[in-house]
Amino acid sequence: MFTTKLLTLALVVQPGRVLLGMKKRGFGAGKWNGFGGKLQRGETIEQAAKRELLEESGLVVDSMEKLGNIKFEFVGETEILDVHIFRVDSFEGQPTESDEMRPQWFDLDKIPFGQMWADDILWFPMMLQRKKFLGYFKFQGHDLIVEHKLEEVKEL
Ligand SMILES: CCc1c(NC2CC2)nc(N)nc1N1CCCCC1
Repeated sequence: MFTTKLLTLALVVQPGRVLLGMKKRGFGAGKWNGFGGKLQRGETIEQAAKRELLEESGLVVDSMEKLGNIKFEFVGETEILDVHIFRVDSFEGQPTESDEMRPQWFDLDKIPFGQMWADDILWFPMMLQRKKFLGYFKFQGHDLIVEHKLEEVKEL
């Protein structure tokens, strides 16, 4: 019996660079990642993505597009993490460090995949090319992908 947890992940992209945050505590601490987290009661996925970006980076979304959906399973655990991935191309504000995240811009040829979740190097190129994608990743622990599927789709 699997349960599903909905999560959001927002990547802020400007010409030639992407904003990532160094996660300072909790799940994924020590990794660079986009900005996101869990939905609150009564929130849509889009509302949660915008709220999490604001809370974690200080940025207010002007335009955002849903590009991906990846389901993550961890061997031996019964909770599926259902991550909805958004690309933000326009925003207001300056990236600001929060309790959760220390934001930093990275040139697209210097993305620190070695300090990110192991799945990112596989789907980031699709997100950067604005391709829509569906994925499934099975992890053994937090670092080893034992199985995965990733496909471009026309509609999410
Ligand atoms: C679901 C975990 C995860 C991930 N893969 C992990 C090996 C399963 N990759 C990336 N980039 N973000 C992830 N989260 C985005 C939503 C907030 C929590 C972290």
